[in-house]
Amino acid sequence: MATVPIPVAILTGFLGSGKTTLLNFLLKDPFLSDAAVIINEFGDVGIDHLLVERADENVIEMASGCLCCTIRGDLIDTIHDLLARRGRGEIKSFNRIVIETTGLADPAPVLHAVMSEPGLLAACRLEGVITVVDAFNGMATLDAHPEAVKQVAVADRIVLTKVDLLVGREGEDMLFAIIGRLRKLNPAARLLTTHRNEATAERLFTMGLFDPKTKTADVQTWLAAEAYETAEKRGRRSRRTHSHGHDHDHDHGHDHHHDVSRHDAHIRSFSFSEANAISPQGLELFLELLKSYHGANMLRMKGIVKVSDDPSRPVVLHGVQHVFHPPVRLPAWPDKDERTRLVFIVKDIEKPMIEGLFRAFTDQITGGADAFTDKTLSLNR
Ligand SMILES: Nc1nc2c(ncn2[C@@H]2O[C@H](COP(=O)(O)OP(=O)(O)OP(=O)(O)O)[C@@H](O)[C@H]2O)c(=O)[nH]1
Repeated sequence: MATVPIPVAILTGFLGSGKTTLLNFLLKDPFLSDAAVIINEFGDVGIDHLLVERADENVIEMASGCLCCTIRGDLIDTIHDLLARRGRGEIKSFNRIVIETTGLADPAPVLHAVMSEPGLLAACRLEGVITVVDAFNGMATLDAHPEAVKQVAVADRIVLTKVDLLVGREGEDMLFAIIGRLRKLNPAARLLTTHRNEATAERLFTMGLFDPKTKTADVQTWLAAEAYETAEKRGRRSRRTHSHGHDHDHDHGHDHHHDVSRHDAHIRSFSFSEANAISPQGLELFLELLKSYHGANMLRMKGIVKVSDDPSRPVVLHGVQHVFHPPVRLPAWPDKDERTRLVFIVKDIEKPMIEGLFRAFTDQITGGADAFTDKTLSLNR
């Protein structure tokens, strides 16, 4: 019997940004009534010493309904265990897993666990990343902590908390400044605030490739390629303005470049499209080169690719650093645009390098490889 993979969402955000507050709010929503929750935190103690002292303490909580349990072990063991107990009917069945990461965590290893652990691949698929940002302290946090920048860069959804603390003209300026900065770091992530309960479970958790309402691939929303294009244009305009001797990037009058820290300056986002198909071997090689040369600096990559062995059934790619979700073959192109579209958020990598690498393969139509068999592409069916 074919099993439907369970979507796994990662809730991340810096220490004290408001993850638990948001989670408590979200778990009251019937949309998440059948969610299992893994809370990976170190407790309400001081910041600096706790990671080392209590790094092996994982509190795992099934917060939906009445069940509550604490299990030791790493994330993979925990998910395996949850799935096994669900299979045996020992716990209330769940249709989604939400993992709240610790505030200091680099989210990449958590994503990798879900995306590449062989034992989990058949059972789970990464739904996406929700990153919580404190609107009041966010600027300072992003300035001081590269992990916080990375949390924003890998997000599919960004939730701004503590907007209620931003009052008056100064508060408004702070809000515009943080929004401008988040948009620059990650132009495609949908940005919601907890103010007036805007960040509902449904808005946050419908971020995967497949639209749960229509059950079809919602690639346009998922890729949000046009957001990258707009950001690129804005970046080019800004660089031109700077080269003419002005010292501000006036994006709606609020995006002042002195707000941007040295961490952000290394992060860029871009997209490109290509009408020619790539051969299966070419794609495989492109991904290998991408992983081995740029893996650590490729924060997030998504794409829909025309492959020459079956150009009418595109392949969906999804990567975080050097780890890629197994490619998924769609039954058909989800919209009229039948070109390869790739989007990237990277650190210290220039667009021409990646684009040139990809285009180097698009002329090679050799075909015949079985790199993307139905077995490896069956994940999201
Ligand atoms: N004013 C205000 N306070 C908030 C809001 N969201 C969270 N807080 C407060 O911020 C503090 C930290 O919130 P938590 O939800 O514990 O944050 P967290 O990200 O889970 O924190 P860690 O687990 O330590 O990483 C608490 O005192 C919350 O009450 C908000 O929107 N407005």
